[in-house]
Amino acid sequence: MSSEEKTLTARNLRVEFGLPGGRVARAVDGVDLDVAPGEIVALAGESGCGKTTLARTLLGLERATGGTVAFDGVPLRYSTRALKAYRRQVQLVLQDPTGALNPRHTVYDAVAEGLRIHKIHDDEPGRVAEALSRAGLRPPEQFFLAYPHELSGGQRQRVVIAGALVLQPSLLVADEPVASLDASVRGEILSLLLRLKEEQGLGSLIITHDLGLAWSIADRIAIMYLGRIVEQGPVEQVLTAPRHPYTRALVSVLPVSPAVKTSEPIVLAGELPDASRIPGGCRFRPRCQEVASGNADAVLHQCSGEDLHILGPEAKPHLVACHLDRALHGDARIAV
Ligand SMILES: Nc1ncnc2c1ncn2[C@@H]1O[C@H](COP(=O)(O)OP(=O)(O)OP(=O)(O)O)[C@@H](O)[C@H]1O
Repeated sequence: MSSEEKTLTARNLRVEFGLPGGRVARAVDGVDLDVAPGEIVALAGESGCGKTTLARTLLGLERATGGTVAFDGVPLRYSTRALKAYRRQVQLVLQDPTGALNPRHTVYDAVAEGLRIHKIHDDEPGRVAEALSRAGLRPPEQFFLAYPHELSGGQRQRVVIAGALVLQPSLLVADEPVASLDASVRGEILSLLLRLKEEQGLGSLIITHDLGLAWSIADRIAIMYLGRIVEQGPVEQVLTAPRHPYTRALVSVLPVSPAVKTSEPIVLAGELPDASRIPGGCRFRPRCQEVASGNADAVLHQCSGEDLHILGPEAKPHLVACHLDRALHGDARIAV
């Protein structure tokens, strides 16, 4: 299989929103990302950093202002027909299963909806049963006539996942897939996503602000800050030896940190700036603990004057967009 086959790719992706008064919010501001079949990539970062806008753009729900989204090597086209065909391959799983399910539709109808939209009429009951079964609702026929309110939160999320699986997609894009669930069922849904990957080669992009979740499920992680990915690589590498000051701060406040604790929790100064007021130079500089402590003095002129470079999409290396890190390590890439 070539590296492009069934891979979702973003290259120099940009999404801007016009705001009143002529200002422009640069919600996604130069992102390269790949999600290949059979891998789980976590996209993490604090609220407002652009995760949802990036995911919506990857699904064709939002139009890119610049750059490209491609699947299987083919750039995304936005005609209704092209998008419909694309969404058979790349399916969205939303955060809140209660909102995603129509309370008046049975489980059978909820799962069959995708088949009907795509005019797949052969063996509808068999396909619905198989999707429910793959999503862990067994025996599937027992769930056919149930309504969402008769199910637990975890079962409802499984119905939503079955609704995605029924079209036999290559990839799922899941926006905070367990955020609305009780802690007790989160693990079950994450295990389901892992099983779908391991047994059926289904890839996923999982959007989360929860690094613990990323740790337990993802192969790779991309850390996003103010519209751009600032660090990415194998999840174990990034979370046990974070190199970008922003990632180090996020990891330092995890209740159970995968990293060897070498410092006190790092509290970042200030709030995430508005996407319409992205600071010049390194966009993280105003909050950077290395700048504040004077550790970055030798590269401060770069931090103040040079934008972060866009990290490449390579799957293997651990990549970091930080002038100080580059000065210390010589390159953004560390082979792993
Ligand atoms: N339709 C829009 N119009 C104007 N600005 C927008 C729009 N959508 C998003 N933004 C801005 O783009 C930035 C990124 O928003 P986005 O929702 O993608 O972040 P997020 O990381 O997904 O946050 P959350 O985790 O809270 O959903 C924010 O500054 C937001 O205000």
